[in-house]
Amino acid sequence: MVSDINFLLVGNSRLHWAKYSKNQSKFFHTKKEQKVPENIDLDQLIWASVGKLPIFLLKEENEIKTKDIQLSNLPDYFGVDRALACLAALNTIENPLKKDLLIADFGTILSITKLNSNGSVLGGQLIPGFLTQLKSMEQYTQKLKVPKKFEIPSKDYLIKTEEAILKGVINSLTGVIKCSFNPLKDILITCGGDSEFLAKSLKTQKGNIINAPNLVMEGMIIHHLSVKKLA
Ligand SMILES: Nc1ncnc2c1ncn2[C@@H]1O[C@H](COP(=O)(O)OP(=O)(O)OP(=O)(O)O)[C@@H](O)[C@H]1O
Ligand SMILES: CC(C)(CO)[C@@H](O)C(=O)NCCC(=O)O
Repeated sequence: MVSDINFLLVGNSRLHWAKYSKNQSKFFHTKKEQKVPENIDLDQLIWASVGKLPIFLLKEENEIKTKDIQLSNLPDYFGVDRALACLAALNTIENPLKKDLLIADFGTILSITKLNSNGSVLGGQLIPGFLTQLKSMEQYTQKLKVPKKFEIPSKDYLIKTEEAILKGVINSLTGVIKCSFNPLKDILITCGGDSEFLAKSLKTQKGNIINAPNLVMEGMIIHHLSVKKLA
């Protein structure tokens, strides 16, 4: 039996951790500069990365790479986070009508990845994420600043600059989902750092939406356990 395994996904902005023990998983997140959390044995840590590696040393032999993930039509250059999210969705989402799975990972980048019910990757779209959009508006203009509070205005047209920025960015993220998601053909699964925050705005859209904030980490666990079983 496999027990007490720790997992790390190095994201673009943050570190995402999972502690797996006795069929139960706990998830938490830390900043890149933070030191290794307590009770994590780096020699045993299973990890994957899409971002700049942290300062502590990760063992090469414990890395999960995109090419290790058994899905058809998955290019090696796809981010391992996208591959793991696909694997988790395929293995955990009930799909009796054999719909396509549309995964929206609201992270530093909003990655949209679609796969069919046989696990064949169909492709996707990549969009700057919530904070990335806000920061770039500040960086490339004289007068726009990242808002201090993230309260989403209910009105469509806003007078205050901060509110207009927030509404525009939220609409760009929910709008791209609206363009891609056909509830008759797809199951939409949302994950990533902003998925819970955006869930309210997405709920007004028709169709069943499943929020699984830690989908990528679930994929790491599923992959690791299946490899162990085969060994
Ligand atoms: N405590 C937090 N610190 C930083 N970002 C947070 C926090 N909580 C939620 N977020 C949101 O998470 C988003 C980034 O998502 P996430 O942390 O999943 O990114 P990442 O995994 O580093 O990025 P990617 O998945 O694109 O590699 C930001 O847009 C931010 O609004
Ligand atoms: C798209 C991101 C940044 C999302 O985290 C990551 O999956 C990545 O760096 N991907 C590589 C390119 C690709 O997936 O096509």
